[in-house]
Amino acid sequence: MAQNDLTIALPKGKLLVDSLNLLQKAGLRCEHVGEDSRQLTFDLPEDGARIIICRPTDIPTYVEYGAADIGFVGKDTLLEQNCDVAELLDLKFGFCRFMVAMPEESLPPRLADGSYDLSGLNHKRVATKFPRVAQMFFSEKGMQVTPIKLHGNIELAPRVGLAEMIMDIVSTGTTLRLNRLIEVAPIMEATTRLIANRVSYRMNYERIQGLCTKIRDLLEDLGDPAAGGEKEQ
Ligand SMILES: Nc1ncnc2c1ncn2[C@@H]1O[C@H](COP(=O)(O)OP(=O)(O)OP(=O)(O)O)[C@@H](O)[C@H]1O
Ligand SMILES: O=P(O)(O)OC[C@H]1O[C@H](OP(=O)(O)OP(=O)(O)O)[C@H](O)[C@@H]1O
Repeated sequence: MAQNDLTIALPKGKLLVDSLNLLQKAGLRCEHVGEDSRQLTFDLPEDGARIIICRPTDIPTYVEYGAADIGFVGKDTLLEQNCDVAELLDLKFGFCRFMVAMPEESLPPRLADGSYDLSGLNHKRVATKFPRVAQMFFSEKGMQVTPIKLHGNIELAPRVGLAEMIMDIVSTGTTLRLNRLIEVAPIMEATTRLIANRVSYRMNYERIQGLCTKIRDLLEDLGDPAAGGEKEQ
């Protein structure tokens, strides 16, 4: 691998195929990447690049420390990890929403405007993969909750008495429905973002911004204009 080759961190799992498709459309010869799920690094010598495959939650860490120059990551993970990276583009795929949900048999009362009254949930336990985002959401409402950090199958927690509610991402709503949970508070939407190591972005500006521009043009062609350049998180 040459010294100024670009290292690109991609998340294994749900976002991998769309991330690879976008890179391929942007001209990278990465057809073979991800074929063997145990292989974690892929050199693309003709493109002066290397792709590394990471756990989705680890992407911001690889990028912050400069082990990768750029990375693809969900905004949900980016907010929770709170790493010092530059957010360059909203890639508009991997759409999901943060929300709070509770068992259908123990819903809070409704307010006059139809929304749920969350005030009775003060000091209750919230099971989540996103304790930081959960605390931010409730503290903005002047409330305190006890986050219980889990790593998956969050919807199970209120069903077995581990927590009164969950704070999680929802996409189709199928998992909530199957576990008889009802959304009581929407929080915010999240899509996949292109992020960069701050030093790499400065040192390798033309290369990274060139790729960014190509991807932004592709997204515009697909009818989804996304703003280029660094954004505040
Ligand atoms: N049901 C979903 N629909 C759409 N996008 C989703 C959905 N679930 C997760 N995502 C998006 O995909 C990203 C990766 O999710 P994925 O399920 O592949 O990994 P993960 O299990 O959350 O990660 P890790 O293994 O590091 O805990 C999430 O951070 C989110 O941005
Ligand atoms: O609204 P839906 O389309 O049903 O998707 C929502 C589910 O997807 C995510 O879980 P994931 O599949 O990543 O599994 P996990 O519980 O192991 O994190 C999320 O945590 C929900 O459980």
